This record gives sequence, structure tokens and C-alpha cells, in this order.
Amino acid sequence: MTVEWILTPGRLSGAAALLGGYAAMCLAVAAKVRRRRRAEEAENAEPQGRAQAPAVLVVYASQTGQAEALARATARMLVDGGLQVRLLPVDKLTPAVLQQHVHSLWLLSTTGEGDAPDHALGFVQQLLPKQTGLAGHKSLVLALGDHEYEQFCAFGVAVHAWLQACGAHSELICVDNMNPQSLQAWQAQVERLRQDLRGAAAQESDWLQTPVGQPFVLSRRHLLNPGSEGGPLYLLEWTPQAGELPQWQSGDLVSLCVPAAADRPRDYSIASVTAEGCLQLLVRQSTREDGSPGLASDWLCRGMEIGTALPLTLRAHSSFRLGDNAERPLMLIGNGSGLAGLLSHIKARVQQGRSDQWLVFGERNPQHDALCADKLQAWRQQGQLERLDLAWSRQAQGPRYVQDLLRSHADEVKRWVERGAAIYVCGSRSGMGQGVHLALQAILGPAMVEELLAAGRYRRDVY
Ligand SMILES: Cc1cc2nc3c(=O)[nH]c(=O)nc-3n(C[C@H](O)[C@H](O)[C@H](O)COP(=O)(O)O)c2cc1C
Repeated sequence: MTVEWILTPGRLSGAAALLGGYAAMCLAVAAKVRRRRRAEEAENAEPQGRAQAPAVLVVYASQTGQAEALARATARMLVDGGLQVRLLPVDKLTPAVLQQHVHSLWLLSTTGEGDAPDHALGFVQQLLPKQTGLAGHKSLVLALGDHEYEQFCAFGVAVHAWLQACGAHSELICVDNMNPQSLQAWQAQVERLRQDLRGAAAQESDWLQTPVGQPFVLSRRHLLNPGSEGGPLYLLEWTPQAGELPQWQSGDLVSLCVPAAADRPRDYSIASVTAEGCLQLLVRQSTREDGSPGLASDWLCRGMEIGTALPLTLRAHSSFRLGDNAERPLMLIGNGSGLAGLLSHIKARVQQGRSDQWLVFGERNPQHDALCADKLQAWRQQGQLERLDLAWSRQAQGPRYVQDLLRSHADEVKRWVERGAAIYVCGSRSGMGQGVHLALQAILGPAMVEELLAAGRYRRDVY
């Protein structure tokens, strides 16, 4: 078939406008794809960006992904601004890499009680106690934290002090609860550095604005624990209001803001895999100490009507993804709504035809709190879950917790670790997370537990 183009001045200008618009759109899309690719390539790779520009090192330590997301945005801003950037998680940093750079940017969150994120353990043990000669080096540290913790931003502050002790000129910004003013101050500092190194005028940039989520429709809400003495726990299913379901990996999070608390995003672990065709969350309707309902959970579990939409932002959660552990047997340990993060891993593995996974899960009462029992038993019976152990804290025989199960199966725990297993823990921090940590130390020895943490074979998403 031949298509004849007859060009008249009118048509010509119309076609030109059309083509121009289309070309602009293609260029914009291509630029966006390039930008994303550049930022992705910057990680663990040789420096990206213009070869003649000085390279800036961007280092992050993140437990739940906020510091990581900001580090990626920072790196993207610098690459777009014409600089070379090397983006590294702190566990991949060596003294030599640090010394190769004159400028470094650090985005560091504090977790636990003033602790470094789990993946930073090797850095804390091996690099922090030693001096690395950094005379002439310039660093900016963004320390993320929450002032309600006694050790506010402790890890970021410690790294800043270490950089100074090593002879670097270091500046520090502490951020309370992702405070927008402090993040603006960071953005201004980064922009100043970009200008100093490139000499060009400032470009318009909105990189730090809270990402606007994609609207998702709440399509189903299902109570998982009818009759429970604990707060009602719901499975919420969401589908995009328009377009396709975005891709995520097992272990990732969703960030959302409810209308009554629009300034405070809440994070939830994703319980489903993309192949299920919907995004699932497990949300417990919580009550505050004064008896009033928790704002976000009350909205999600009661207020929000089925069929209405809410913007959801998907957040990569590298420190809880399978990552390098994809080929290892998995021990999945958790309680309550922590099942969400563990379910996504089991589903991802079942999809790959793997069965070398052991779930150790705790709830209150076997009659009312046996969450997703049919699914778990079906996986067990079909051999897709090599082992399943459940602990009930409110049962006639007396309370039993996941840490008790681990202790009573200590030999089996050792065998799994000897087989090369990775351990993933998801759920409440104070009771379960702490108890599991102590049980693992008792069974494997503290040195082995530290080794597993440092190697990323022991990962925790506890809250
Ligand atoms: C379990 C837990 C423990 C925390 N402990 C501290 C702390 O001791 N000091 C502090 O300043 N912030 C603390 N925070 C707040 C985090 O540093 C803050 O939420 C930060 O933005 C998280 O960043 P990330 O997503 O990169 O890990 C804690 C947060 C959680 C969830």
C-alpha cells in the first residue's frame, strides 16, 4: 500500500506542528527513560555522567527505604545537572573508593535505639573504628531520624563525626520525620555543590517533592481475624484506577497518606506479587493509648468506601528484598500484620517453583487469628512450603511465641543456616523482633548472627 502525502502550506504547518508535538513527546519520554536508566546504572558501577566532570560519591544506609529513595533522587539530580555520580549502599563502600572522591554525600537513617541500619553493620564494625585519611575531602551528611527517639539521628551524627575525625570538611543536616524544610535545606546544599562543580546556573528542580502516588481503587476489604481479642486485621486489595498494575518486587512497601493525616505518610508491606493482578496490604485497625482510633488505619479499615481511590506510592525496599538471597533457602519469621512482607516472598518463590522455605509465624489464638490458614496449609500440603510452624500466645496450653519455637527447634535452625539459608523477620519490633534476635544469638552464637546481618543474610522489617 502506498500512502501519498500531499503537502499544502496549511497541511504542512499542521503536520509540522503534529510531528513537532510528537517529537517533543518522544524526546521527553526518552529523556525520562534515560534519566531513570542513568540513575539505575550509577549504582555499583563506574561513575556515570559526563566524563570530564568531577565524580561525586553518594552513599546511603537505609532500613525502610526512605534514605535510599532520597539518595537515588539526589544522584539523579546531580547526573541531570551534568556531574558524574557513583551511588553506593554503605555496605559496598571501601576506604579506597572514599579516598578516590573529593566530594561525598551521605544519606543515613537511624533505626532501633540509635542504631545503624542492618546492612551498615560491616561499615560500623570495619570502617568506623579506623581512621581513613580524608584531608581535603568534602562531605555533606543528611541524617534521617525521629526526635521522639532518645538517640535522635545517632547514626548520621556518628558518621559525620567520623568524617571530621578523618580530616574531611563535613556538614550535617538532621531531618526529623522527613521534615520538608530540612529536606529543602539538603536540596539547596546539593544544588550549591552542583553549581560549584559545574559552574552553571541553577536549574528548576522538584526532585524532593513527595512523589505523587498513582491512584488505586480499593476493590476488596476482607476481615482476616473475626472474633479476635486483638484489633481487627484486614486484607485490602487495590487495583490501579487507570492503566496497568506497576511492577514491584517481593519485600517492597507502599507509602500512602489518608485525608485526615495528609502530611504524614504511612508505610505498609505489600503482601501480593504482581502476577496476582492486584496489590494487597494487611492493615490492623489500631487504637491509640487514649482509646481513640489510629487515623490511618481507621480510614483504611472503616472510613474508606469500596470502589473509591487513594494515591499509593510504591517504594523499593532493597534491604528486605530477596536480592542476593534469591538462590538461598529462606527462613521467614514473623507475627501479626508482619505476615504481609513474608507472604510476598513465599508467593514469589512459589511462582519460581521453589519450596525451600520455612515459615515460623505467631499470632494470638488458633480459633480466631489463624491468618490466611487455608493458603498456608495448601502450600504446606502441596510441598511448596517445606516447613510451617505456628505459635499461639493465647492458647489453653499457655503462651508460645515464635522465639520459643525457634529455641525448641534449635538444631533445625542451625541446619537451615548451615544449608545457606537467609533469615527474614517481619512484624513487631519490641516483642517479636527483639525476642527472635536473642533466640538466634542463643542458637547460633552472637558472632554468627552478626556475620549473617553484615552479609545481608539476616534481614529485618520490624516496626
Ligand atoms: C523501628 C524504628 C526505630 C527507629 N529508631 C530511631 C532512633 O533511634 N533515632 C532516630 O532518630 N530515629 C529513629 N527512627 C526513625 C527513622 O530514622 C526514620 O523513620 C527514617 O526516616 C527512616 O529512614 P529509612 O527508611 O531510610 O530507614 C526509627 C524508626 C523505626 C521504624
